[in-house]
Amino acid sequence: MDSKKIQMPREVHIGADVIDNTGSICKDLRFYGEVLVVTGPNTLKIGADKAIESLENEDFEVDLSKINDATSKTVKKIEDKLNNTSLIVGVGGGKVIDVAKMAATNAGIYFVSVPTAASHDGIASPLASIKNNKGSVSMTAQAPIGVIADTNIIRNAPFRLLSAGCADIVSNYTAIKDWQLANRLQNESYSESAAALSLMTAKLIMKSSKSIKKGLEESARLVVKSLFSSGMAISIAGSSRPASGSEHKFSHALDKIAKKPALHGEQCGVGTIMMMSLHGGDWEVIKNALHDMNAPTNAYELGIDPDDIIEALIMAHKIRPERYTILGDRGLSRDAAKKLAIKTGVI
Ligand SMILES: NC(=O)C1=CN([C@@H]2O[C@H](COP(=O)(O)OP(=O)(O)OC[C@H]3O[C@@H](n4cnc5c(N)ncnc54)[C@H](OP(=O)(O)O)[C@@H]3O)[C@@H](O)[C@H]2O)C=CC1
Ligand SMILES: O=C(CO)COP(=O)(O)O
Ligand SMILES: [Zn+2]
Repeated sequence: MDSKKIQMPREVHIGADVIDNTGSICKDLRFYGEVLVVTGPNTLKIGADKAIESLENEDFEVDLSKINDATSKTVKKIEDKLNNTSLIVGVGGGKVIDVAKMAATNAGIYFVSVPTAASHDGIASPLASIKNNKGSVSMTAQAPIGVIADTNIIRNAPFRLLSAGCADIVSNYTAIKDWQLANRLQNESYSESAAALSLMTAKLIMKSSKSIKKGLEESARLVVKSLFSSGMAISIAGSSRPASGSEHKFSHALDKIAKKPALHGEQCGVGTIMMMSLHGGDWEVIKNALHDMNAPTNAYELGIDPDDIIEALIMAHKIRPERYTILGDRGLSRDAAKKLAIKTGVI
């Protein structure tokens, strides 16, 4: 049997104000000297300033980079900034974390993940979703050596981000159905343990859908832990298969088509409703749970033109064609796409 590598974080810190311990956590992880903090325009004030203060209190020499997107060009820009840097600390949403993760991997140095929102399940995974001229590519990277999730910052983030994180986890349902299909039709390798962990996480978040509330530390903690375990399913599989299938292809297509795309998790949630219907599953249960989580369930709530939903459905199978899903090799016809979106109330 082929050998297998599973990479996971060494330390995970979840709790109120843990960001103030960033310096001591990095010191305990045996880092010293120069650190590059990567952040975004909003998350600089919300999180990065606190992480920098804590690092400087522990005598780290800190450089700062602000980024706006998760493109391969931005990853290269970060790599060019590295000098004697021993560690990259990514403080922000999914884009910041993916860029920091990928740049650290390419440079052969370590990376610490400091999510300021529970909006996606890449906070602890060994993959980075990077955009290039072909669209979004799921790239193999290293898992963060440490994760510092400050539940005080996360609970005060816009509630929309937390709902998006829940919807990103709900999408594991169709991702697993697609993976099982690819295993049956294409003999694609399939991990029972990764799939079980991914599904267990999705079930837990569905069960808690009514109790996830704005501003609550318990809610922030529950979603972070769920995103973490979904990320661990990705680690075990060594690919995003347990958490990304046809519903993610639909979201990646929307990112290319829509004038103003919604949040990643929000789009994946709406994609899950439609892909569950294609799989012949109970899409109404998915829709009701997303509604209870305050996540969008239709084009109007996503703020996306219904015509763009149809175009994204038609295009979705062309995104990462090597990843076989319910969309098959030929995808949906225009009529079928329209019928699906209307049937599920998405348009
Ligand atoms: N690697 C993986 O396995 C995975 C990767 N992803 C990727 O992650 C990305 C999606 O992540 P997502 O977080 O939704 O999107 P973004 O990283 O674009 O973040 C969305 C917005 O939220 C802001 N924000 C973050 N935290 C706070 C806060 N505490 N308060 C106020 N605003 C805040 C960001 O600010 P700012 O402008 O400062 O950045 C940004 O404007 C996609 O690119 C997706 O492909 C998703 C799932 C898994
Ligand atoms: O978003 C992800 C899992 O939630 C990662 O998936 P992709 O591989 O589709 O970028
Ligand atoms: Zn996702």
